Amino acid sequence: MDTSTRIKSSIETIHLYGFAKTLNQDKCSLRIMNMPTTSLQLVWFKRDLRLDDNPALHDAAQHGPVLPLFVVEPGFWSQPDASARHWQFCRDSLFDLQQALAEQGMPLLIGNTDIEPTLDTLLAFYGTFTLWSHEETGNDWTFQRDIRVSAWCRQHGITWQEQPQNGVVRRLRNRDHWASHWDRRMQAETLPAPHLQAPATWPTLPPLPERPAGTDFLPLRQQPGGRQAGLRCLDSFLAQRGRDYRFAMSSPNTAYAACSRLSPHLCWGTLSVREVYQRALAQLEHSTATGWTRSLRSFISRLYWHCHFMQKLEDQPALEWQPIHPLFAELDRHPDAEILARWSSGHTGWPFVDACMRALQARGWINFRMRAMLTSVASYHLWLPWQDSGQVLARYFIDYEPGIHWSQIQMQSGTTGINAIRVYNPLKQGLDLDPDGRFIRRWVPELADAPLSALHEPRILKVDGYPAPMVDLNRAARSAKDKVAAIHHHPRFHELSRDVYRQLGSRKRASTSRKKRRPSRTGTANTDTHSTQLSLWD
Ligand SMILES: Cc1cc2nc3c(=O)[nH]c(=O)nc-3n(C[C@H](O)[C@H](O)[C@H](O)COP(=O)(O)OP(=O)(O)OC[C@H]3O[C@@H](n4cnc5c(N)ncnc54)[C@H](O)[C@@H]3O)c2cc1C
Repeated sequence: MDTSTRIKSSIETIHLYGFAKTLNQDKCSLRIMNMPTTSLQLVWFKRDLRLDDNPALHDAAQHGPVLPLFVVEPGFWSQPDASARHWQFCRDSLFDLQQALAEQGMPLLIGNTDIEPTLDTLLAFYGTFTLWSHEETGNDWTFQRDIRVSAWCRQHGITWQEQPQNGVVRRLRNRDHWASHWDRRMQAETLPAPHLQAPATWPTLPPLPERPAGTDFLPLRQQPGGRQAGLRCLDSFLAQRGRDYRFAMSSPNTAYAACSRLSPHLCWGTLSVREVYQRALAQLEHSTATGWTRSLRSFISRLYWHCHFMQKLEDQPALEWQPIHPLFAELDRHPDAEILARWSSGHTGWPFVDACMRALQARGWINFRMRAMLTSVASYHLWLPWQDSGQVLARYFIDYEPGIHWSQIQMQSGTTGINAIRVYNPLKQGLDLDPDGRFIRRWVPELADAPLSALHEPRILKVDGYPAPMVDLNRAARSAKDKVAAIHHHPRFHELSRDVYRQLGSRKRASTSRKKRRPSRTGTANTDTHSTQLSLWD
């Protein structure tokens, strides 16, 4: 809904309730509370753990008393891609949301079973309600669950209102006009936290659990969750940390501070993409320092990518397990538990790879370039199935976002058919990004006293307790490239690639201006080196 329609609909709602538009908020709330015919608006929070700029909550509040609900679904949390670090972030965010709601005298109902029994309980209690949520682009589990919820709603005569919450467009025909949809959504006004009215009564449900039922998750303190933490993160990035973002994002020595670190907040919706975009754009419009301008432009294009990649999963849910380009199903990558275990525990014998993996394990985050390198090593040099390595990384990343994750994993594993093949040489990456070996020594303590030259040349590195390289890098890379190239020479390769591009390929870069831009003819005209990379990638 655009802003004018939203305002119109809220005025209609007020008229429907028989209020004069000039009534102040408190009187208005009082009238809503006393209206016996107003039915309950059940707001099911999923990946939108905030009150501000939350279209589902905002619109629900226009229709009557609101009951906020979050369900800690055991089935979801026992999926192989779920982990304690995701739960910790989610739990922090729920506490924060609970507090924000409490300030308005509102509860946050927590369900600890699957959603359908929770809905059954609420239906028995209230007789009827309208269900509100955002449109979720999640993994296959949430996709199937939403299909079931939709059937449940039909069976019980319940209306389920799902609202978009980012740039992802549901039931999109093709990608041709997607960028202008994105611009429109991002440039619409953000919505204030609504004034909420609780129902007269609600059922007692258990408090927020220590851990989801059926899991053995232990608390793992890493990046804190919650909207307040998200706002602090955004403020510090825009005030200071982001100045050198464009140049400092590539090395793990600098990226932890220079990248925004907003990804888990966008993933759990403690901040909306639109509010982050608008804050960055406002800063860009007032910024004259060249460093800042370039950094902010790069950052804004990544917010566009966020939705661009999620849109791929929205349009092709099977990409979580099936190669995007069907011919890559023929590659003979096979599972190997021992190789996977050495890669995922940081014992490959390539110091820079091991340092990145161990840093990721400890912190729950690593920068884009290193994610790409870790994936490239697993998929090319170690020839592991991308589904296996992708699942390990999904559990390690606090910011695991299925749409971005699986699209990126496939891209870095060469299975999309529309992106240039990039086989990272981890020794060169180490030399370029950690020339003095600081990062390696920090995260691979066995190598603290090893000579610098050996840190970047594992063939001459001999340290007790540290393994020799798992394979010969050059030979493994060559073999992998040959196998991928053979698929590229298949007679149907280009025809099938065109289909992939039509459905999933990017047409245009992100707008960094409030003015409407004409779509570029080539769709890739961007001077930002990282964005140029994206034009290859997507
Ligand atoms: C193999 C692989 C897996 C990845 N898995 C995830 C994932 O599960 N969740 C996730 O959020 N990102 C993922 N990324 C993308 C990217 O690495 C992270 O978004 C980024 O590192 C998050 O840090 P930040 O918030 O500081 O990002 P910033 O650089 O500050 O960017 C701001 C925001 O833009 C978005 N963004 C940035 N880079 C990308 C990108 N390349 N593609 C799509 N969106 C982007 C993110 O939402 C990010 O929070 C993956 C990348 C690779 C190569």
